[in-house]
Amino acid sequence: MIEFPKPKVEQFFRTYSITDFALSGDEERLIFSSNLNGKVNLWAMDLPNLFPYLFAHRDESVSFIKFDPKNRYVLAGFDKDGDENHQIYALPAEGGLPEPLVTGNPEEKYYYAHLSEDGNRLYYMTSEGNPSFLNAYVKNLEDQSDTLLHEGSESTTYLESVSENEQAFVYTQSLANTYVRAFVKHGDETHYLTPDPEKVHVAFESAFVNDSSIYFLTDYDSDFVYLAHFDLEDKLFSEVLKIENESLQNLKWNKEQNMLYFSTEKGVTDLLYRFDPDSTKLEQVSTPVDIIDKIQITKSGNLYLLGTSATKPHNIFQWMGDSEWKPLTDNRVLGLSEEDLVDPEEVSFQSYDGLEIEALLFKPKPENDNGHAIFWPHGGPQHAERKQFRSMFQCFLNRGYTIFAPNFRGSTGYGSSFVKLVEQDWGEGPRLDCLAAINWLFDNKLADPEKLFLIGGSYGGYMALLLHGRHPEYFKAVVDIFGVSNLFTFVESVPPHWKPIMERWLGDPVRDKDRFTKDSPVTYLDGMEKPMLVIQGAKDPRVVKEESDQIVAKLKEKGREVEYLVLDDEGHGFSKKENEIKVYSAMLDFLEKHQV
Ligand SMILES: CC(=O)N[C@@H](C)C(=O)N[C@@H](C)C(=O)O
Repeated sequence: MIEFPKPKVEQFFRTYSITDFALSGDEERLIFSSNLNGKVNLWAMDLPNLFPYLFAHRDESVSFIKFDPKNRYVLAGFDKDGDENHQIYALPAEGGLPEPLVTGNPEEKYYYAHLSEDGNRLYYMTSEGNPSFLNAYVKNLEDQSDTLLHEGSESTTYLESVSENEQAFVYTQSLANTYVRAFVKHGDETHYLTPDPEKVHVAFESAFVNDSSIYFLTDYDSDFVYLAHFDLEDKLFSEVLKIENESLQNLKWNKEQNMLYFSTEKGVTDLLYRFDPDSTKLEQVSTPVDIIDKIQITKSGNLYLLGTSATKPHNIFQWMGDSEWKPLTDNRVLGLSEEDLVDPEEVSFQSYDGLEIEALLFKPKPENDNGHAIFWPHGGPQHAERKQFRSMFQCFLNRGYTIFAPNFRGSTGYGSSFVKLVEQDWGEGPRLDCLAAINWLFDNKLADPEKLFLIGGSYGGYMALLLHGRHPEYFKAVVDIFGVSNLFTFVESVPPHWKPIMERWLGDPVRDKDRFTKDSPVTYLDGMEKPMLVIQGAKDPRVVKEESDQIVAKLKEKGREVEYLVLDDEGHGFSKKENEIKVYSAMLDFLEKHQV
């Protein structure tokens, strides 16, 4: 019979992403954002028909999708080449070309916050006039007038939820990723949702169940995020539901069923629950994926979910009660089944100070194993490597590389005190966790000390640079994807709305000069003796191009072997298929070249 070759690299990259979705109120139309035609656009399906058609064409990343409750229009947010300056556009009900609705200076941001029940008033936040703290406005869509609702102060302020009568508003103020306080404004009155706003905690994802009753998520006086309640009439805060060692997220209220839905983050996976606040009955809902990105509950009580697993690319599923989850999309890896892909093992090891660290270990199939391993510190740093699909990982695995991804201190999913361990300590504790991880790999014969590569993106790129500079003996070659190279320049160049969190997150460049010097990769240029590939999006607003430019220039001055790949139309990630293919192919070639 006809013989076919082994899967080619191209097949792994011909997997498309689905980044967001929304269902119309009547559940007749599903719109989702995807790079199905190579760049991100909006696609739609008129259910139960599952063949997608192009709904809106803009070729740019999408920040939100929202249906008018009366199906007269659709709203969506787009940025430009990954610059994260999201602006709000409107589309006719039948789709077409997005028309600017809340846009202005291309350097400004306009974030969607809420749409009134009648679809006539749009609430949004903007950096215009208040770049660090943001202002909240309401736009009357009938006469297009804008009214200022709230001027952000003290720290970055987001409008989170609006009561049904549009008289009460919940805002969050971010002082750090681990310090977000929420307050409700009602007329002239303002009340924090938690008892002591000066205590470090997070409070977010609020939902009004009536005009004075607010459910929200918080870790106030707790290591994990739980469900809490604030009563606007008697100004009372109460704890409602805690789940041991799980942090709640994605809170949604379904008025018709009187039911709260949420997912929880537990280490490297997510779980889904529904909770009846009256009977306090909690029910776990099994899901077809390990990672839940978004849920939407419709008036009829049907549940829609966007999610992924290590061997399943992003797909959208429908759950109509007791029956099975029905996949609405069939996003796959070209010509490969789940069995051809690798599910990671969850392992743990003790770090230098006894702290338990969880990690994902991806082993290539024995017939593919090339004896080399890749060490992958994740980005964030207050994020985690979880069981999500990464075409890059599956491609490396198919080429025979083992991949090890530790959730070093500072990672999410293990409680708030673990997340805080990276604050004002970017380069010591997490770096020593990475070293402990590498030694554990060697001790357990999971990697060969002569055959280890180092790859990381963003904070992971920073860690790759730092490990390279300080411990070059461990690695054959290093790939840095938009990594921070110099903490002094990074702290000055982050987007204005990040400025309020920099002190707690990273520290102060004057007060902490010695630590910034010690923890900046540029301090260790002498050590960076192994071949390097540096990849950078020119429009990256988070880790700006100057971070990569300076390390590349300094290494070149020293005559080191550095390849530099700049993507002119990308930001902090690769949203365009051809760019993704270019980047991952360059990485594969680089690794192959340095195997010997
Ligand atoms: C403010 C914050 O935590 N931002 C992160 C999501 C982020 O983008 N961090 C960069 C540095 C990264 O590592 O991805």
